[in-house]
Amino acid sequence: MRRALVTGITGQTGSYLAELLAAHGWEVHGAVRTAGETAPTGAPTLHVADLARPDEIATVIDRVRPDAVFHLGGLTSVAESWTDPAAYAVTIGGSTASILATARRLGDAGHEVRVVNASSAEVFGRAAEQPQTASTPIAPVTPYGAAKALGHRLVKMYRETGVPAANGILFNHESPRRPLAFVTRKITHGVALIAAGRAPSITLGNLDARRDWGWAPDYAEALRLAVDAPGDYIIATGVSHSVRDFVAAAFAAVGIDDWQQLVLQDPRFMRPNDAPEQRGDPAATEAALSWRRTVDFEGMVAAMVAADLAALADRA
Ligand SMILES: C[C@H]1O[C@H](OP(=O)(O)OP(=O)(O)OC[C@H]2O[C@@H](n3cnc4c(=O)[nH]c(N)nc43)[C@H](O)[C@@H]2O)[C@@H](O)[C@@H](O)C1=O
Repeated sequence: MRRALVTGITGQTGSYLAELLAAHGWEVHGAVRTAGETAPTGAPTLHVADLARPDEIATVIDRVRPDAVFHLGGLTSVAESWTDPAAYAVTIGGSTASILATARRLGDAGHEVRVVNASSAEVFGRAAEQPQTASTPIAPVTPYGAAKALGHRLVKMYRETGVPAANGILFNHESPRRPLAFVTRKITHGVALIAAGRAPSITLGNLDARRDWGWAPDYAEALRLAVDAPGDYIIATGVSHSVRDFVAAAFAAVGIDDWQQLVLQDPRFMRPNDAPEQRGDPAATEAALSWRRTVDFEGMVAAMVAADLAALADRA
């Protein structure tokens, strides 16, 4: 039985990945920031490691001696990274360095540790080329992107020196488990409240930004497959939509076509250097990992709205 250590196991994608790994026969361990966090299905053993103190995750790896570390933990908000860039640099860049150095040390001592790192579309910044591929220049324009770029480069250099490590370059990925701070869940939750007559409107920022939104469980599956094929993988759908398109699709799912007056805009939700479009080319990943997404944009929006409507009905 192979043993996995998943950082970020209580987050959206980490929880799906833990379930998938358990279903594929892995013994799953999770790293959590504080004691008392709840394990998702299939993760019997949790270990406390605050990624803001990168030595703590090294200690946990030494104790667990996993066959693979899936590194999904760390801070995740591009907007918030402008207010605390140092925390982003350390919890993302520092933790990745610590994991790779530990994997190398254990490997040198005869215990191979594979690493799959959650890199991000944000490493490409305001990319000059559409869509982005694994060869698109790394040119982040946000503190979050810069921190992810550090982790991304470290994975490449440790791989070149013998650590079996992969970057999953994750474009935006969504599900009913997405926290409300992200635009998709904010929209589907807001639309459900409006449909239930419990909120008058939704307030958003930049409606013109285009993102390549995929289904989080599909992306967890790509990370699982990457563990046995060290490399850099674009995990995306190849299709981008604007925030406005997402709003329209979410309202359409509850039968509201005339939504313009239900959506307000506030500069509070605008960000510096918001990339106008991020869109990934998944072709190389599909070929190398025999991976294919199973849910398209409309299916994803409909599933998220349905889950938010059901949660409201349960609470009513
Ligand atoms: C790849 C990347 O994906 C995610 O980061 P994100 O793209 O920043 O995600 P988001 O849902 O916060 O923003 C998407 C777009 O939507 C725009 N937008 C408009 N109005 C609001 C609004 O009201 N709230 C938010 N949050 N965004 C808004 C916002 O300006 C941006 O253009 C993380 O998983 C991250 O960890 C990661 O790696």
